[in-house]
Amino acid sequence: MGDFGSDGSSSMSVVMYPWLAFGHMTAFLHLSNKLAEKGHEIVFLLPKKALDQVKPLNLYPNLITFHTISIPHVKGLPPGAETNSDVPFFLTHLLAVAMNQTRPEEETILRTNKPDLVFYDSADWIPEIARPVGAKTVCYNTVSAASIALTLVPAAEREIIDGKEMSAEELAKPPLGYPSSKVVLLAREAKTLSFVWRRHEGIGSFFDGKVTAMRNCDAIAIRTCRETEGKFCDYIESQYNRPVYLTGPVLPVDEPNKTSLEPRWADWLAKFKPGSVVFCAFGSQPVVDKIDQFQELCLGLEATGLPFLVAIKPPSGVSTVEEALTEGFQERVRGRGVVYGGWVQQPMILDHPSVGCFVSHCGFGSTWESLMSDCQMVLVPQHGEQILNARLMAEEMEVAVEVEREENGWFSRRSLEDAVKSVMGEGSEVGEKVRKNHDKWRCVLSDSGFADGYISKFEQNLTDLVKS
Ligand SMILES: O=c1ccn([C@@H]2O[C@H](COP(=O)(O)OP(=O)(O)O[C@H]3OC[C@@H](O)[C@H](O)[C@H]3O)[C@@H](O)[C@H]2O)c(=O)[nH]1
Ligand SMILES: [O-]c1cc(O)cc2[o+]c(-c3ccc(O)cc3)c(O[C@@H]3O[C@H](CO)[C@@H](O)[C@H](O)[C@H]3O)cc12
Repeated sequence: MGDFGSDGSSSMSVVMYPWLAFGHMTAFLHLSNKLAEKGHEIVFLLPKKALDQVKPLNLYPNLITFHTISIPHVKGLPPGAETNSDVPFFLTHLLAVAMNQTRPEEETILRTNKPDLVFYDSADWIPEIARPVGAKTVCYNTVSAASIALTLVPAAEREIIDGKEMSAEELAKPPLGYPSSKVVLLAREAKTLSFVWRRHEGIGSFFDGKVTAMRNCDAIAIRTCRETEGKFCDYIESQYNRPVYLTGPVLPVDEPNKTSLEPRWADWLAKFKPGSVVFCAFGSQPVVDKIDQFQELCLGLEATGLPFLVAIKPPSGVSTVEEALTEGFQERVRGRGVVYGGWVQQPMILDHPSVGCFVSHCGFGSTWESLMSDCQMVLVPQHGEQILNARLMAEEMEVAVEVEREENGWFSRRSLEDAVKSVMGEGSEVGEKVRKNHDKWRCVLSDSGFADGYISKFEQNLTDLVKS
């Protein structure tokens, strides 16, 4: 068991193995930084391909060591696929199969390192291999407590008859005792949840995996805070009868010697008035897969008349974002609008004085980053979990505006234009309301001591767990 307690040192040794998606790896690494700041040692497991992108986020290279894992090829996956970004959504279960095949390598790592704690979210077999080496396990959830409470608790179990798809109404039904009437899905939105209970050969369903992961761990951890999601956390605790530890937002702090924003974006943004640019980003995975919706998004931003920067993966069927743009678009917006298919430094862009509005897909990482920023927020969630994050921000906290959708679930360029104008337009009542509420929340969340208080309590929880 590391040197925890044995020589009076309170340093813990931790192994982290997050789900193979950048949103998850990034969130696990931010938490690793917080634990390393307190002197704990972390071995961080990740696929080779992710290393270059994740490495710069390591603020404690002396305490956080990366260990690359070979992700085997599984029939049906694109050649060389190692992360969720390489895999279309409907093949995600095959990436989970590939991750399961890394179990022997993990076993060797745990036997060699003998950690005090192992953090994981997806690899539900971690408790089975951690227990024999005396390690305690923490199932760390980087998504909202609301999205777990709605679908991934024992009470949300559904009976699937002969593999028949459930109706949208059935999918939308919250489990007994679910604590909110606002953070819910409409029937048509709940269709995106059908993957949760769908069974796949060899690995069962996403629901089975998550419930096993949370049932078998020693403690459940969630990247959230009581102030925003207390009632959902209490519900999860009562469902699993496991302690639920909260880490708070876990965002990277500004380091005095941090790298600066790439000059291409810093120079471009500097051309515009303070608070005038609309920044739009949709996370690390290709989420807008329909080319028409991709085009509506770009055309809607054009129609606002405001300067804009979009960082987004290309939709299905094309390999670059440029190919997906409508004819004449680039010429019309030249000088005030950019659509970029690569990786940008999102937190730094949100921090830039010229940026005044963030159009987001509501990934939970982006949700925290936008709450901490002083940008107005427009929400364009793409699937179940992101829609719930959007409801939390728009309906419960009233800090953002969600784009309106038609009956078929699609948004139009007009509805996006309206949503952006409603938060950016001078004298807009809605804009004033969300700005005021957002300011209040930002004050609470960014108060010195708020995030640190969560991390200190979390560290104490871990210490007690390891000693127990
Ligand atoms: O170009 C980019 C894109 C993204 N990012 C960063 O990457 C992270 C993306 O994480 P998000 O959680 O917002 O979104 P992702 O879509 O990547 O995550 C995934 O896991 C978390 C879930 O809540 C999301 O629904 C799921 O899609 C953010 O920290 C963001 O700042 C960049 O720095 N640059
Ligand atoms: O779409 C989702 C709807 C919902 O109600 C809950 C979740 O939960 C999670 C989740 C992820 C990690 C955890 O530790 C707990 C819960 C979801 O994860 C996303 O699933 C996608 C499909 O497998 C995957 O592509 C993405 O990387 C995950 O973030 C989704 C929902």
